[in-house]
Amino acid sequence: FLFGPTRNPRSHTHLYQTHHEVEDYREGIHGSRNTKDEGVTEVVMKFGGSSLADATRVDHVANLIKDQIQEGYRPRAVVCSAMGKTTNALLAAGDFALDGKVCLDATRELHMQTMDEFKISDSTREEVNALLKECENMLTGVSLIQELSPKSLDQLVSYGERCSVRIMAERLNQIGVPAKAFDAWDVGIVTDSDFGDAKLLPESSGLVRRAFESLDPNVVAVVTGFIGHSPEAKITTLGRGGSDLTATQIGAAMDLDEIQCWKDVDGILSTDPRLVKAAVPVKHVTFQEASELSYFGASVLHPIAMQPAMQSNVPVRVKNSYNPSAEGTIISNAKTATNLVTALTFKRDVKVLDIYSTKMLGAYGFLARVFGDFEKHKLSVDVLASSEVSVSLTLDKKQKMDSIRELVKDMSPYADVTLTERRSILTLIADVKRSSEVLATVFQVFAELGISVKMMSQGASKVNISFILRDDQLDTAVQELHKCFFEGNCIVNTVSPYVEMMKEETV
Ligand SMILES: Nc1ncnc2c1ncn2[C@@H]1O[C@H](COP(=O)(O)OP(=O)(O)O)[C@@H](O)[C@H]1O
Ligand SMILES: N[C@@H](CC(=O)OP(=O)(O)O)C(=O)O
Repeated sequence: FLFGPTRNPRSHTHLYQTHHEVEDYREGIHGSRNTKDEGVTEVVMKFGGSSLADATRVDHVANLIKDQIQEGYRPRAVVCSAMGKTTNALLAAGDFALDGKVCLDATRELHMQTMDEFKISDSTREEVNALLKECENMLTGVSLIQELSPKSLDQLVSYGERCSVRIMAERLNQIGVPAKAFDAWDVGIVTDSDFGDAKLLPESSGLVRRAFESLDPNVVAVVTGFIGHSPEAKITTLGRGGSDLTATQIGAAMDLDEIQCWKDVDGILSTDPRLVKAAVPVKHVTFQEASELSYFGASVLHPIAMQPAMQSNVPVRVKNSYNPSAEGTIISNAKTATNLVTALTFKRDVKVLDIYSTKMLGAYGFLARVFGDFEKHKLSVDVLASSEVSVSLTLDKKQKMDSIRELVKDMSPYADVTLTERRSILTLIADVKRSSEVLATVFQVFAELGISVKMMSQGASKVNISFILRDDQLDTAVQELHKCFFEGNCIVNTVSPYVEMMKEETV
């Protein structure tokens, strides 16, 4: 009973439910993969702040890593985010410093308590103390010069991850797992200089590979997520939630067998569990579906994180560190889902711009001018629908209002523009080949609820259908559609085969 590259059957009993699935997985994903060491599954494991809330959780994660090793996995890297809500606390400390108050108490206390609990060695304690002291000095500097640039902000938040990896590496060593802490730049993570939202440079892949070649594969490299170095060796961050991207970059660069992102939920769920308690885990999604889910609002994964994994075809598994025996979600190139809808996602508080051409421009001349102006103001669009003489599009809350005003001014010689606020994007991740079935249900539900759709769009990716609604109607729309597509309890009579199937199963 041999499973893939791992010879320990126990290791996969909770990962794959059936033999058939194992075969799919091997054929679809591992078929052409070179296994580096017969009998070992090489992985990168990523743990977010939700998995590292306090000493108890750090200890739990360290033991989970040890268990995984005993089950036949070899974690070449463990990528850690900052503990708990440390990144938010550091951002708040930065704001306080601008108001003249320097306070790092909550962050210091969390790390001190954790180190006390583990009776951390003097050398690690000194290292973490030195980092926290440096952070505090920085806050004093901010309070004095009353300035906190995006560059300084990235350095400020970096202390969270730099502290957490040192504590995690020591805890692993204490429980008998050889480990060493690394700052991301020491294992080749280099980015551009777009502070706050830096992009990985293509040379990162080669640098990561080379860095790991010189490391002992039996010593776990505990690496800071989220942060990197710009070409001038300044600290950058990859955007909120960026540790997922660090993990996929490492896994892809080293062509590992699997990238594991450990969270506080049983995988990618059918929708945000904070809005729908009945949200259920989705067993499998494609890279493209996972990317669209994140772009359109699901905070479970960083929007760009799928790119390295997709390019290298390394599967990503989303698992629950609070419930490791749950199967989780596998993200790969292989499409196996049969549900009409894979998941529902949403983005609140978006603006809609309706742009009508006032000049006799051909469609291409009009669109070229519109997009030229968006580029000029660095405004990024989410959803778009157009005709020969008009285009409607959405801008999320990250887009700056000043830039939007300037854009509207620049367009005034050739277009009338209306701006509507307080709208939401509701996106269905679904196979658009079956869009008639999906749309039939959606529009019946919306008609029943009195919800009017301001705009809709079917993405070129062929996996998403988006609707623009009023903000105040979003929650009900998501809850009712979830009932139809996942709970077999729709407020309208639908022709959905999925609902029919659910009914039959209940009988
Ligand atoms: N479709 C979804 N599936 C799973 N989780 C989701 C989804 N949409 C939103 N979430 C939220 O994402 C959270 C996990 O992401 P995050 O807090 O960033 O994890 P971590 O810090 O461990 O990386 C969950 O606790 C859940 O509330
Ligand atoms: N600590 C960073 C990076 C990160 O990825 O965090 P998490 O994995 O907890 O979402 C943040 O809070 O954005």
